Amino acid sequence: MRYISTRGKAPALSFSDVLLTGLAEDGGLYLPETWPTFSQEEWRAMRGLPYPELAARILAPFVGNDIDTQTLRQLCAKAYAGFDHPAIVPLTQVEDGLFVQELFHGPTLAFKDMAMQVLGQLFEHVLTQRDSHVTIVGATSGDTGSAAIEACRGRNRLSVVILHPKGRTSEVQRRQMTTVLEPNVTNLAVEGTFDDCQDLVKACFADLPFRKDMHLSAVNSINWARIAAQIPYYVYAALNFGAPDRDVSFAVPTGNFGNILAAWAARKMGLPVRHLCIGSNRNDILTRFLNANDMTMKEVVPSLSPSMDIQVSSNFERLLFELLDRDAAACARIMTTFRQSGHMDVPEQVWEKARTLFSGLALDDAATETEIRNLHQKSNYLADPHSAIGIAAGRRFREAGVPMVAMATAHPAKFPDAMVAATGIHPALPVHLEDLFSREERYRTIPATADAVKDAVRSAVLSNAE
Ligand SMILES: Cc1ncc(COP(=O)(O)O)c(C=O)c1O
Ligand SMILES: N[C@@H](CCOP(=O)(O)O)C(=O)O
Repeated sequence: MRYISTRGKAPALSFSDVLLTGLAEDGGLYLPETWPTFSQEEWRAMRGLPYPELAARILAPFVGNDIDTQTLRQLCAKAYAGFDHPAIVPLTQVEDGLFVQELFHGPTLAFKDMAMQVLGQLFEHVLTQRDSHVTIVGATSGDTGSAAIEACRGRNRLSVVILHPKGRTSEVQRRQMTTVLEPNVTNLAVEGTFDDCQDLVKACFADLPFRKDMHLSAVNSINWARIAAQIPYYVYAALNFGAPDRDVSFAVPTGNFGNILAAWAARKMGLPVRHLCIGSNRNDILTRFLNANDMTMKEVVPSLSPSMDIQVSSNFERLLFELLDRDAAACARIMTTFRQSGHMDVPEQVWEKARTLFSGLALDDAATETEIRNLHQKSNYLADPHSAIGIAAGRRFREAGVPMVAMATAHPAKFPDAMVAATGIHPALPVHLEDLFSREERYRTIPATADAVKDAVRSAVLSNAE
């Protein structure tokens, strides 16, 4: 399998090279040159497979010849061995026709573990094969950071530098990152927003000599491997509801557009996905786009769902490229103008195409709190603020006869203040995180400048090499 850039000016790469490269050299995002598909018979044959086995089947065509099937199966088995639920992604019914798939049973209690644990295994495997080392530079609004750190900690072929927006994550989220003291881990608190952090990461990648010197790689969903590893749980849910012989819809709390893009990718592979529903918080650029073709950046407002406090949804570029029928020049033009003007001029026919499949619902903090409370009172289900937004979107757009599966993306214990305010319940952290608040923290605060990040990356790489 070869991968091409959404901006058309970077070399096509293999899966392993895309894994190690992250962002394409022309600033674009990698996508498969052609979409692999499964036949009806092949989907049916996957019903009932244990999750790790299913994940290996779905990933196999994306990985191509780079990793043999048996090794891929072993890597997936290792990736999910530490999850605390035998089903890995259990499904629960909360209302008539409305289901929740929990994606937070991994080590850091967020859906990021679903892909990041696989990436940790893939990096280790490919870097060992090549006898090589990479420096991961990542941005987080709260969850990617700890999941990446957890997947990479103590691996001597990886240095990991994570940028988080200072004071804009929950305290549990921050501590999950900053209390990991392994020498290959560096945490930077950036004086800015998540969008600033993401831009700084992209600026590091845009500096080609720096990128080469530091052997930069990415763990954000700009890295295709992240999206690929998020596809299997949509397949798992759909097969459980009778796919390919029955349609299913998904509702996803959305920020960087990675998770819902994986659902869309599953559909491209032939899974009968009827509808994709986006849940946003007050940072509602995607919902404004779907409702009124208004993709205009506004100031990022802190919310009860901090991991979705995002205005520049990186992965939208991948959808745009596809809806432009893979016209890379047009995609590059639209993206460049968006970054210059703060407004994305999406052609009317592209917007119309997007609206046939996607719908969006935005909830402010008060509505999020009400949703958490109602879910708890009426369905006895405790949803964190992100998941609650997804569930509300699912309820809004569910259709009779088509199961609507909302993705629960984080454990409620990651957001105790919001949970107490909505329900009076303070959800307990699992045993392995019980002492989180007494652990030593280590991080540095830096201004939101590319120079400050590059200096920090250089010193992280140097000290890791010592
Ligand atoms: C708990 C949680 N929910 C939802 C999201 C949004 O996911 P995405 O950025 O893939 O749209 C995130 C961040 O990625 C998150 O951490
Ligand atoms: N919500 C994310 C932001 C980064 O998104 P990613 O999927 O591109 O890694 C977070 O919690 O860090």
